[in-house]
Amino acid sequence: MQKVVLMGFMGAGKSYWGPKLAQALGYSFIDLDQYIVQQEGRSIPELFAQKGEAYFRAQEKSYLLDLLEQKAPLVLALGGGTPCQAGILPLLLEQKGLQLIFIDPPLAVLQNRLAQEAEGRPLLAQKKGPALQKFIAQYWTQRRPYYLQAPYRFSGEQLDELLALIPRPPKPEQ
Ligand SMILES: Nc1ncnc2c1ncn2[C@@H]1O[C@H](COP(=O)(O)OP(=O)(O)O)[C@@H](O)[C@H]1O
Ligand SMILES: O=C(O)C1=C[C@@H](OP(=O)(O)O)[C@@H](O)[C@H](O)C1
Ligand SMILES: [Mg+2]
Repeated sequence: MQKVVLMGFMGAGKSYWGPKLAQALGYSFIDLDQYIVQQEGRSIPELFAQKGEAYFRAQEKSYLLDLLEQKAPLVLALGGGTPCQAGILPLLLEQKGLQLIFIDPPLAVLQNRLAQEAEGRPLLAQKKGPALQKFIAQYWTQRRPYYLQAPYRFSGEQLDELLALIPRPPKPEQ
């Protein structure tokens, strides 16, 4: 397996688990959002505010395609909306040597986390309280059919559970 790609809703833990998984596997780690920020020289909220969501989505797709060309072993954390863009899921599902994992904590966990962290996420930034919770629940329901297409699902609880999803060659006998 040369690439492990993590997807799931905002707050699912893609950026949280990615580095831990990469370290355990001895792979490099790239967070697609951080990569976009580095390449574009602006934060995600700045990109949305100054260039618009359509620009962000175009760049997100283009940088993802570049990263999928890399040959070295890689753990890649997507943004929550990445696999919901036209044409991206089929690419991820078809690429040889790529393990696609859906991180799927309960909705209530996502709502709690995102209530604390709506600020850095432009889709949520202006919303608060019950309106925020309702928006998250609606968006989550809309996006779930995309995420459920991943061949593997991780509850988001234990590194061992995540590691068990990654096929690895057996250790040579001593
Ligand atoms: N299993 C977990 N245990 C504790 N905190 C977590 C866990 N998964 C994610 N978090 C925390 O939840 C927040 C959202 O996680 P993050 O990785 O940024 O989500 P994503 O990248 O999927 O949007 C972060 O503060 C992160 O540290
Ligand atoms: O769900 C989305 O559309 C987005 C999720 C964010 O990433 P996280 O899922 O890491 O928060 C980031 O890409 C951007 O704010 C848009
Ligand atoms: Mg993230």
